[in-house]
Amino acid sequence: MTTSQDLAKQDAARRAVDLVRSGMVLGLGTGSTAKLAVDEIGRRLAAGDLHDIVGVPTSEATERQAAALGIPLSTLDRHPRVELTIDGADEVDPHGRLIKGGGGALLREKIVATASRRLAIVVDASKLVERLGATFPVPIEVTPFGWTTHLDPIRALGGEPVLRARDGTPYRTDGGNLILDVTFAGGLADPEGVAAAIRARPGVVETGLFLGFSPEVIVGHAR
Ligand SMILES: O=C(CO)[C@H](O)[C@H](O)COP(=O)(O)O
Repeated sequence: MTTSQDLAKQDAARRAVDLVRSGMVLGLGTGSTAKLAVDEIGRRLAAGDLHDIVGVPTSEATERQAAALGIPLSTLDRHPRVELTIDGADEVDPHGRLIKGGGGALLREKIVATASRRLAIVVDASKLVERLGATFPVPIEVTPFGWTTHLDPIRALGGEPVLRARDGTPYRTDGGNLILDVTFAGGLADPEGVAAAIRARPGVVETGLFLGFSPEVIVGHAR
């Protein structure tokens, strides 16, 4: 059954793909909404409405999807400058700050977003929050070595970390790392301060706090 949330995600994905022009180097995001955008790019390529697109995927899952759709793929090594990236988010605040990483791809997503001239974030209205962390834990990617050393310092910052697991075993990112999902009761009063304190710890690879990107946020609606 197609829900109104599915329709809203589809609407956001289509409107983001309207920003794509032939010849662009495109960052391809990860997650269910970004997946709809990748499907739409594939459709427009097949229909001949777009041509000469090169996609830089942000995860192995997106790479498989795009390859199956016949979207020509590249890497940041070959195309270090990305014109436009289309990606989803778990939360968006009124300042365009994001939580990402619900799908575990936060590291590659942040690298590709940083290499991008424009970042289009595709969401439905349920992702819009007044304060980051209000509804979604902050994912933190950490090396397996020494991961427990982060737990008490994160608690001292007001967070409650939980090791992400899938089917009873620790979840591994595409880079082979672990993810701590950190709940901040009431959300984050100072996302920049918390991000800086966590990032400063050896063994922390990246956080899902995407701050300072000034994304174009496309909120889909069920029509
Ligand atoms: O950051 C992500 C993956 O790492 C996703 O973009 C985020 O989790 C949103 O996913 P969805 O569109 O399925 O809600």
